[in-house]
Amino acid sequence: MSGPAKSLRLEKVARHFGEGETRLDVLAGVDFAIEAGEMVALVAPSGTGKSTLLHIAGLLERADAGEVYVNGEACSGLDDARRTEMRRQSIGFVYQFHHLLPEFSALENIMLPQMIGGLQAKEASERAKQLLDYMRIGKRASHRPAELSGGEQQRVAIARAVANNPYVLLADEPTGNLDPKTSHYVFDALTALVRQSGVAALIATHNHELAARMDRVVTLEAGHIAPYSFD
Ligand SMILES: Nc1ncnc2c1ncn2[C@@H]1O[C@H](COP(=O)(O)OP(=O)(O)OP(=O)(O)O)[C@@H](O)[C@H]1O
Repeated sequence: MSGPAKSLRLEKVARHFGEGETRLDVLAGVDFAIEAGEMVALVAPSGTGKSTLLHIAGLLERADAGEVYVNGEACSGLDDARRTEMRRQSIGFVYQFHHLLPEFSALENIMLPQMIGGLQAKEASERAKQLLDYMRIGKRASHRPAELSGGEQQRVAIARAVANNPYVLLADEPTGNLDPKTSHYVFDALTALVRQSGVAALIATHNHELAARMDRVVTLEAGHIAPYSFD
């Protein structure tokens, strides 16, 4: 079965930890899809399986059962090498802490994944510059992460995540480490990029205000995706 362009789809995805009395069914048959250009917030209490879901959707871990479709391609049957390739080409990640490489400039941090993907330095540099301008930090291109503010670091991390034009963007508390004002600024930049690139974005957050600004808000309940209620 194939999905629409630039989409993420999970079908009956299951994952458990432990056996017998200690068995924990963290994901118990998750059916869920995100379309191109759609931003979905995942708001759920600690320990309900957000990271497990993001790791499986991002092909970092395998599910026990079910299927993950990235841009319509079924990924469960792929070998590890192909999954790594898919991950590099088709999936972008943003974490709570930026994870930028400290010894490289902002520009180089965004160039690197593109060059690993086979692009020449000139093209990678042009795309990195465009993204930095788009994120309104073009003037910080030659600065290393330690010379940037938290909000600037996170904008570089977002630019890096979309540098390879991924189909899917997965973010785990992307603004969790920022003050409210910076958080809104970074979120605005993230939203603009999602809309512009048409990536399917799943963003785990505890921030209700930001969640409410996304297209849809879902939660995890007993191992299933359910609509989230703010009450
Ligand atoms: N490798 C593992 N072995 C055993 N149990 C695990 C493992 N990974 C996760 N778990 C358990 O699965 C449950 C879900 O974990 P997960 O990290 O996905 O939750 P989370 O919603 O992301 O939590 P948080 O918001 O605190 O990061 C937790 O009860 C956790 O202890």
